[in-house]
Amino acid sequence: MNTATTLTSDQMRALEQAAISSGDATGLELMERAGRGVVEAIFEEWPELEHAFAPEVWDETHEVHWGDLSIWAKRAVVFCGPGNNGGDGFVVARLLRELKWEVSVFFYGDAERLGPDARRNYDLWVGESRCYDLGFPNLNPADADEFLKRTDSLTGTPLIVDALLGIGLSRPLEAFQPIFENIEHFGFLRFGETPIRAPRCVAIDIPSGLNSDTGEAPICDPITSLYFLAVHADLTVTFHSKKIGHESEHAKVLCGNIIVKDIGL
Ligand SMILES: NC(=O)C1=CN([C@@H]2O[C@H](COP(=O)(O)OP(=O)(O)OC[C@H]3O[C@@H](n4cnc5c(N)ncnc54)[C@H](O)[C@@H]3O)[C@@H](O)[C@H]2O)[C@H](O)CC1
Ligand SMILES: [K+]
Repeated sequence: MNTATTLTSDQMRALEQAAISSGDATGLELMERAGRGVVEAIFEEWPELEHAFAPEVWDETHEVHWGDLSIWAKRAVVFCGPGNNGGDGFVVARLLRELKWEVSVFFYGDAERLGPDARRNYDLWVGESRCYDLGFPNLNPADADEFLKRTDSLTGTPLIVDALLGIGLSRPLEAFQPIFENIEHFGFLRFGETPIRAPRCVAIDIPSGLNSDTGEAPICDPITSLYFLAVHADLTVTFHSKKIGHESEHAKVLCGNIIVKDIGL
């Protein structure tokens, strides 16, 4: 793992390609390692989540322990996008499912156009669990009520995983503003005037909407509740080395804590 320097997205892709071409690893192995690294980092950052209630226990009690926001059900919402960042998200969803978490996956993409690694992980997910369709490329949540139910309910869902876009972001995510606003307001419980960030948002590789080469994210129209047209994460888990975009002024607002995970490159 090279934590000293920061890489461009092209340099990162070249490293991944070299590892795959040399036979050191397959793309699928790299994706699995990335997903495992994200789950490891989640429990390193928030050890209390390992002791959250099983969802059925939570539902029976369903008292919101306002005094202790660390008591939550093992519930996660994962947003998966159209590329390999989304593929990482399907790995994370599957690993949390294996740990008996209740995971809701919202997919922004076309399964028929996924690369082989992401498609394999998409298939492993839908083989046993539902995947809610957000509509692609224009957002039109086919399961809109499901989406609102899972993203509006503040109690019991401690974890949001942003696997929409990684180093492949190539243009601003205008269509996503309503989703980002939902993630942002989803994340706050209000105690009087004190907004307390309740669920934790973890971005895979880089917060979606933040450009990994320029470190820029578009600034929203001032009347919206969002400042940047990007996911506002509490934790970002990136791989092998930080990218240039992790060190910018916008990144300081959007990334939260940054953990670098080795994927054997
Ligand atoms: N085996 C591997 O390659 C590994 C990759 N890792 C993860 O992969 C991503 C990079 O994946 P890539 O497919 O190149 O890019 P993205 O997933 O970030 O997205 C590309 C996808 O999205 C479309 N797109 C770009 N901008 C927009 C936009 N504004 N609106 C809509 N759609 C957009 C674009 O056309 C592509 O289809 C990397 O970040 C890692 O998370 C693993 O970590 C290691 C193994
Ligand atoms: K992301």
